[in-house]
Amino acid sequence: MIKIIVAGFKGKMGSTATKMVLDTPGFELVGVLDPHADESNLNELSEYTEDIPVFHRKEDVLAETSVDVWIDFTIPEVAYENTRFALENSIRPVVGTTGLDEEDVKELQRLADQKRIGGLIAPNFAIGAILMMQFAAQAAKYFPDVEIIELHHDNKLDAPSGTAIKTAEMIVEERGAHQQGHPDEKESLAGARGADYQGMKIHSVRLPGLVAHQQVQFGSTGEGLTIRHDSYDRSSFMTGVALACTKVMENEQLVYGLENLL
Ligand SMILES: NC(=O)C1=CN([C@@H]2O[C@H](COP(=O)(O)OP(=O)(O)OC[C@H]3O[C@@H](n4cnc5c(N)ncnc54)[C@H](OP(=O)(O)O)[C@@H]3O)[C@@H](O)[C@H]2O)C=CC1
Ligand SMILES: O=C(O)C1=N[C@H](C(=O)O)C[C@H](O)C1
Repeated sequence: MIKIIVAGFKGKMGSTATKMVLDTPGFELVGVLDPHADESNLNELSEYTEDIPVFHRKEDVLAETSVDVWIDFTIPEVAYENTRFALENSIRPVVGTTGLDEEDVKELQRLADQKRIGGLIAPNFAIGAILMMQFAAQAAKYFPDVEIIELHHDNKLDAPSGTAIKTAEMIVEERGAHQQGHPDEKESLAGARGADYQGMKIHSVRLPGLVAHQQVQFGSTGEGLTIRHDSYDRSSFMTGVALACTKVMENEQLVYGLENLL
């Protein structure tokens, strides 16, 4: 049995992950964490019958039980400290929380190397999103002019999305930095052209009704190519989360991107 804790269990992703862990043979949910939760047991919530402790401080996780995997769907401000804590205590992190910067990821990877603990930081767990990023990187070899439009629900805290940043990084690996648009273009309204990543523009849309969507739009002489992925439901991420919980048990590195475990 792989013993798992879910941090952020009351959130949209954390609650979906909690149910996935409870429903997956070979996984054992040994606790859930949220410092603001009123409950001390999961079964105090109407949607659960299982007797699972609710932790309010991450340190209590260690005192009460042994844990193999730490699933994290919290908020950008706490994900770094949570992941560090997991690694320091030989718990394998599976982090979906976005908003960690490049230096945070590198720092955590160094710590994982020292501790020889495997784990994953994945901006997106949906298999279709991984393919979208890989197809986009492939297309960028032939279509260097590209803009990313990511569209999310209006409760999202970070912009641009972790997926958009990862997509841009993968595109730049293929095509390098590249000036796009007119060299003398001017914004008459600040932000009109979006964020800039090595010459590539990233646009973030936030609207009620959306879940998680991204369009990678390429343009070239007389033709265009659009690669789009849509998560209509948060269940789209769960195959990837479940796979990661199993795979991190076998590796000794903290990898960035689910594609590294597929
Ligand atoms: N990698 C992927 O595939 C995906 C990643 N995400 C990312 O996952 C993260 C969560 O998204 P989502 O579920 O929509 O957000 P929610 O706001 O619904 O959930 C976040 C939860 O984290 C809780 N929380 C806050 N601080 C702590 C803490 N110190 N310890 C434990 N829990 C804490 C919050 O509780 P409270 O409200 O009580 O403060 C809240 O319940 C985001 O960063 C998002 O970008 C989302 C979808 C897919
Ligand atoms: O906040 C979300 O909802 C999502 N966040 C991740 C991101 O920032 O890329 C993954 C997915 O897009 C949903």
